[in-house]
Amino acid sequence: MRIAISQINPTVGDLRGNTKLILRDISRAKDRNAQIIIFPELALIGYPPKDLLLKPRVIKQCADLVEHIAQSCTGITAFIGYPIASPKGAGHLLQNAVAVCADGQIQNHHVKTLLPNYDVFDERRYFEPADTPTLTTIDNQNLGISICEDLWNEHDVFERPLYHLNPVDQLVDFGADILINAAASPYVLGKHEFRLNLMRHVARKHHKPIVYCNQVGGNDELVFDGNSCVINASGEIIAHAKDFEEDLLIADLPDKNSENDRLEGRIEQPKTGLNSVYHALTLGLRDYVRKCGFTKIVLGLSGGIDSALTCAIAVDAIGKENVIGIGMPSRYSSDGSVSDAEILASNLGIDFHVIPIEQAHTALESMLTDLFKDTQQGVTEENIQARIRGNVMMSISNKFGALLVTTGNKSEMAVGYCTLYGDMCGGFSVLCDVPKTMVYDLSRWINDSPDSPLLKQYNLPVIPVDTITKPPSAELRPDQKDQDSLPDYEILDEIVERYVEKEQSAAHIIDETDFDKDIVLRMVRLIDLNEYKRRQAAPGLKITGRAFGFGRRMPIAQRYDNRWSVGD
Ligand SMILES: Nc1ncnc2c1ncn2[C@@H]1O[C@H](COP(=O)(O)OP(=O)(O)OC[C@H]2O[C@@H]([n+]3cccc(C(=O)O)c3)[C@H](O)[C@@H]2O)[C@@H](O)[C@H]1O
Ligand SMILES: Nc1ncnc2c1ncn2[C@@H]1O[C@H](COP(=O)(O)OP(=O)(O)OP(=O)(O)O)[C@@H](O)[C@H]1O
Ligand SMILES: NC(=O)CC[C@H](N)C(=O)O
Repeated sequence: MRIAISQINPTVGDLRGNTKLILRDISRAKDRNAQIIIFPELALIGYPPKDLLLKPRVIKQCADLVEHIAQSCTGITAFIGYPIASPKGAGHLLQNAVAVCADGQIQNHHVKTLLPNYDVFDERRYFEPADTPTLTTIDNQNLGISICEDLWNEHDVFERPLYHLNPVDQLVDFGADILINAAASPYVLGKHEFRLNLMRHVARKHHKPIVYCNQVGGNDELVFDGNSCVINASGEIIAHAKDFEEDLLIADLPDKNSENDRLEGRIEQPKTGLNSVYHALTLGLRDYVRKCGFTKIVLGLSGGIDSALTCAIAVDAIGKENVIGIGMPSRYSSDGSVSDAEILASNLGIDFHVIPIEQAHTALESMLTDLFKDTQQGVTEENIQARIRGNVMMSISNKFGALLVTTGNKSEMAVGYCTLYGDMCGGFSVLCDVPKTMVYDLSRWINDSPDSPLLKQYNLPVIPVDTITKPPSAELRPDQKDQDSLPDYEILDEIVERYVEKEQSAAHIIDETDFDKDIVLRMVRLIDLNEYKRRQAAPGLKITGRAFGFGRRMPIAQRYDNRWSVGD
């Protein structure tokens, strides 16, 4: 059986645009004589559609469009993901379905059984589960259709399986010859390796091939990596699509009675490690800019590493001619601040302007002199500079219609080492889920790795060496260094990983590491306290298992006492 896997990049809510992508690939698959074509989960509306699903007309519009698409399904069967009204008639609930379209019409539907409701997933807000998964028979082959999470309940693979049901086991019990999974599985560092192991395990367990079709592209905070593939009944990869771009993968699966289990397909190598993080960030930023209708990005270049890395990614994402860098030295800026920013801008070939902030700084200080006369100088005065820069940057964004990209990383967003309405100004954040230690690793990778697209394009290390080697500093007072206020980033990042990503308690972290107890307690306290800043921060890309944002919903006004279990 010849199968086409359509790894499209839908825009959430763009029903007409997504219909065009679906029709385009049906036509291409027909040209390649495919008998069936699979699309990702909820392909028609794009994943995750969130509360667009609650709009009264959306479900009817989706239904009409799938009927329209079905008219093109002659000589091919298409499996198209979209939301349907629940036939159970319970309240307003919907179902997450796949339509089987053949002979010019919708033949039947398959419905998702396991609805993820953890981390960034919120499917029980909208959907009712299927009672049982179902088969479709084509050319005497039973196709067992599952939808994304339906595949993710293998008791031998997960430490803590979440559900009692296993829809894939059920499909095999019902007589499935081929397992098909329509997915929208967002990128997390290392996740595709895990996915492949999961699928290979399931294929071997049942001795059935698996066809996996994943969405690709960035939608707000989430980046879908694609990486669609076909695994044969022995658990070998026999076809693998590209990652981080659209693809139409064609694979021939053996007839169920055939001895030959090694059939064709193109096999692309998935990117791993820093290479995959870099591509996730680039695609995520490019799609955010494109899908929101921007063409240009503006950002402040301080000569530091966060703005340098963000700028390099922006150039790869949308092209050097569309990125504007602004240097805004103050009386405390080091010489390197402007010169390192200049070198970066010239290496990348972007527009760079210098707007010193001294005049505004002096003016604001004198405006506040009377009111502040009996007070101590401190953070308030430091933050004024960051806020002037925020103002300048928003003015440039307004004037030229360029998206202001913020540069804060996960470590500083964790502990609130950033100024509200200052350097936090901006519409989208590239690094908010990238710990500072990984900011360094990615910058070195961009400069040195043979896989680095920017090294290939420019044939030189684009990020100035000085930017990577100088100690990090906010430069808001003379000789300020990040490490005056924070522990070394190796320590901070491990605390953040344990406390935020792994949900370890302060006591657990203190027990398992040799970190100073007071530092651990101070950092977890700062992480809790600074929820208010993160709630007002720009949205940004998720690359770890637990990002700040809608996958980690913490109260702001709360008094959970981390010292309690530590015994203080
Ligand atoms: N629970 C709550 N809900 C809502 N708002 C709350 C709040 N708690 C405080 N606030 C407000 O937040 C204000 C304090 O926050 P904010 O004004 O940001 O100021 P703050 O956090 O006190 O200071 C910013 C810190 O970040 C450092 N920084 C700034 C800029 C860049 C970098 C860098 O290296 O990248 C580092 C800077 O050196 C300083 O240590 C308070 O004045 C109060 O108005
Ligand atoms: N002198 C400056 N000129 C232009 N932009 C600046 C300047 N100082 C700060 N910014 C902007 O504010 C952001 C936060 O700056 P800051 O230097 O305080 O922190 P940082 O975390 O060390 O970042 P970076 O590593 O980019 O310097 C910078 O990334 C930059 O976008
Ligand atoms: N859309 C989904 O069901 C996604 C859930 C799944 N476990 C994943 O991330 O791959």
